[in-house]
Amino acid sequence: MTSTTPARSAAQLTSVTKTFGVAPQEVQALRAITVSFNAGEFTAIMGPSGSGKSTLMHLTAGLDRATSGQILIGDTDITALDDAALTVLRRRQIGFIFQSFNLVPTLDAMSNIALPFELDRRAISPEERSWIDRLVDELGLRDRLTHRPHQLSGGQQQRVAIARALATRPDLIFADEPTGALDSRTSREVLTLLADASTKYGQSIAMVTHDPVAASYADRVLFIADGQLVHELRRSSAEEISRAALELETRS
Ligand SMILES: Nc1ncnc2c1ncn2[C@@H]1O[C@H](COP(=O)(O)OP(=O)(O)OP(=O)(O)O)[C@@H](O)[C@H]1O
Repeated sequence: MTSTTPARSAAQLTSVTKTFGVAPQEVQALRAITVSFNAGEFTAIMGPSGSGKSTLMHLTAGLDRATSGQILIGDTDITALDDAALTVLRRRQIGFIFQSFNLVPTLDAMSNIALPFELDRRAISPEERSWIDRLVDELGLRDRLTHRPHQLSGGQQQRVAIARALATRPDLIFADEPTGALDSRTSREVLTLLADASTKYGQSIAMVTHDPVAASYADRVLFIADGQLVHELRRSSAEEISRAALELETRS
C-alpha cells in the first residue's frame, strides 16, 4: 500500500466502553476507547494483566457486547445487529486464533481447517481449495492432515488453528497470544505468516501479546492500561517495545 492510498478501516471503535457487573462491584474494563484497525495492517495489543486487552478483542470480534459506543466492522455497525446477524458476520468476516487452539478433538486436521466452510454450509470453491493447499504447505501440515488434535504437537495444533483462521480469508483476524505455546522457531514462522497475511492478502490482524519480540513483527503496537489506550508505536524493535512497556508500567 502506498502512502497516497487512503487506509480502509476493517474495524472502527468509537468511544467504546465495557462495564462488567453492577455497582458497587462493577469493573470498567474499557473506558471510551476510540481506535481503528486498518485493512492490511498488523496490530499488536499490549498492556498489563487485567488492562482490557481481551475485552477489546472480544468486543471488536463481536463475541461480547459493548456497554456503550459504536463498533463498525467494514461498514456494518455491529452494535446494532441481533445475535443471529452477528453470528453470520463473524463467521464470514472474522477469524480467530485462540490461545487454547479450540480445535474439535474428534475431527482430523483437514476437517478442522475446513470447519468454517462446514459451519457456513457452503462448499469450498476451487480457488479456496488452492489457497488452503498453499496454507497447508506453508505451515508444514501436509503430512499431518489425517491426524486428530491429540496426535499433534502443541505447535502443530496451533498451526492447524492458524490455517483454519486464514482459510476463508476473513477481513479481520484476532489472535490471543498466538505464540504463547510455541517454541521460538515455530513462533517466528507463525508471526511471519501473520505478517504475510496482512501485507500480501490485505487482511487486518490484531494480536494480543505480552512478548515484545512477537509485537516487533507488527506494523504498530497499541498499549492499553486500565481500559484506556495510553500509547502507540509504529513498527519498532523488540528493545524499543520493551522499553515503552516498562516506562508505561512504572508510570502507573
Ligand atoms: N466476564 C467478566 N466478568 C467480570 N469482570 C470481567 C470479565 N471479563 C473481564 N473482566 C474484568 O475486566 C478487566 C479487563 O479484563 P481483560 O481480560 O480484558 O484483561 P487483559 O488485559 O486481557 O488481561 P490478561 O493479560 O491477564 O489476559 C479485568 O479487571 C477483569 O477482571
